[in-house]
Amino acid sequence: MAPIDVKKICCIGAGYVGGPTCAVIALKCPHITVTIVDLNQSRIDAWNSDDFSLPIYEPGLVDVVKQARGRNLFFSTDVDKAILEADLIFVSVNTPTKKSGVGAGFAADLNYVELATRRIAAVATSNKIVVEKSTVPCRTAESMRTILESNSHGGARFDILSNPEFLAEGTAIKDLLSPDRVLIGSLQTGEGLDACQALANVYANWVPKERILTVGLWSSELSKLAANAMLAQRISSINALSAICEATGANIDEVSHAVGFDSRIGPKFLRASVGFGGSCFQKDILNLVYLSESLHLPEVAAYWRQVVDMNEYQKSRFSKTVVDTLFKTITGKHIAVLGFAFKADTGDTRESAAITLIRDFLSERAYVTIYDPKVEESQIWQDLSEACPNTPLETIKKYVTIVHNVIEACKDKEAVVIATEWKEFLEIDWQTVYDHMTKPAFVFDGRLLIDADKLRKIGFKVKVIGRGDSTQ
Ligand SMILES: NC(=O)C1=CN([C@@H]2O[C@H](COP(=O)(O)OP(=O)(O)OC[C@H]3O[C@@H](n4cnc5c(N)ncnc54)[C@H](O)[C@@H]3O)[C@@H](O)[C@H]2O)C=CC1
Ligand SMILES: O=C(O)[C@H]1O[C@H](OP(=O)(O)OP(=O)(O)OC[C@H]2O[C@@H](n3ccc(=O)[nH]c3=O)[C@H](O)[C@@H]2O)[C@H](O)[C@@H](O)[C@@H]1O
Repeated sequence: MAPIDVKKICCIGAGYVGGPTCAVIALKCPHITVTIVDLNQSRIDAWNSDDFSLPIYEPGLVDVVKQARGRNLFFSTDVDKAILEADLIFVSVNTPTKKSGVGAGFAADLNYVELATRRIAAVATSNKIVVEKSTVPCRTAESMRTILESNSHGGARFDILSNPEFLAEGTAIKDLLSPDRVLIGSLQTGEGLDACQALANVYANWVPKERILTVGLWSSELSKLAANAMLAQRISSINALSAICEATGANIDEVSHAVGFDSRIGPKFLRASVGFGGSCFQKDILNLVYLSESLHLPEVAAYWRQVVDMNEYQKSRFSKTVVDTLFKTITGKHIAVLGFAFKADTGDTRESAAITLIRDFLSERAYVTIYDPKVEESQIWQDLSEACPNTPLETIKKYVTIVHNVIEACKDKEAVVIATEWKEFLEIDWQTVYDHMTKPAFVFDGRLLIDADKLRKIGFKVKVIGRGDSTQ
């Protein structure tokens, strides 16, 4: 049998991954009809909105959707119809960390993957290639196959592929248009390899063939967890070194530069920070920890666990620096927090370090004023409510103010904390900020963004992560 020629694609899950990924497939493959479906009506309405106020912010995404929507790209809540018509179905639903039951706090919650898989089994009447796009534990494809085969009807055959996504938020469109690699895992059977080739042919419309890697199913699933674990490990390593820099007077920028110059190490992903955030690093490492423990490999589990522990340490170390520097108390003091998203160029706040910092400041009964260029106010209130479960929102609102620009955020504050590396923070008029702050005026840079010497000359007391300089 030859690989099928994919003509219709359905993507279940119109989130940060399903939306941009399948929009780019539609853009690059005008001969394929791509329908992205979701149960969430308001999300689909936003994808279909006349003014392109899409549910997620990604540079370049609106242009892609403008070109393809209505041509061969469609967004819908009619999940069954899209499944029925498709030759190939991406499962791109959320896989959060389990909150209760076996593996709570570590294992991935596969409920959404299972429900989507059961829906495919219930609806499909013809052969389908089912592609795991969500990040899942190793051997999830086996469970999907069992569900599909036990519930199939009308003689439909299912081939399961793993095709994990490596895009980063903020650069999703760039990453999708020019990926380092596309990874496709399949069973090494005739049918499995044909299905793999069918998907490879879709990507080959714009991705050079040598960047399309084909491997076994389990290797593909594990490679995704491994890539995220190793990326996060680099950040925890550099953040661990930033603590040594602060204690010794070494400069983390210089250390990163010197270390990264070694071609075996490389310069990327060595930027010290207030801690990594985002929906995936912590979740995927905890998933790997759980997998290792389930496989009776406690030393392996402990090794990866430490990457998350170091990240928690980095956040609490930063909060403590703020308290200690502000004369060991921030009770009743006013602090501006610049940035709430987990990184620049996204409105996503999942696991953002800013949330932990603000929670810590509120526990000391400080007043916090937040400015972020992209995060919605409602999202900030929701995140702070979840972070402080024992504090009613009305109480949180007495201590927290959300404003719309940097100057307003910093006015009459004792301290400014930089939590996200938004480009516009590079352009801040620090003299004006200083003139309007309570003195002594402190700046705490958790993102290596500011010119500390320049700010000190203005009169600020400055603390930068990974720099040993005093506040003088
Ligand atoms: N956010 C990111 O940058 C990346 C995420 N991933 C992985 O991709 C997967 C998806 O992540 P996101 O897109 O960020 O999640 P998300 O939460 O933004 O989107 C998931 C969507 O799936 C929908 N959904 C859930 N169950 C459904 C069902 N049965 N039928 C129809 N729709 C359903 C939800 O309503 C939601 O809109 C996760 O496994 C994540 O680990 C992988 C690479 C990057
Ligand atoms: O599986 C996923 O969800 C994705 O997770 C990350 O992407 P993302 O979380 O969107 O963004 P990153 O650029 O990796 O940043 C993650 C966090 O690390 C922080 N970071 C990053 C790099 C660095 O040098 N230092 C640092 O503190 C960022 O500020 C951010 O809080 C990976 O980079 C993607 O390859 C992967 O597909």
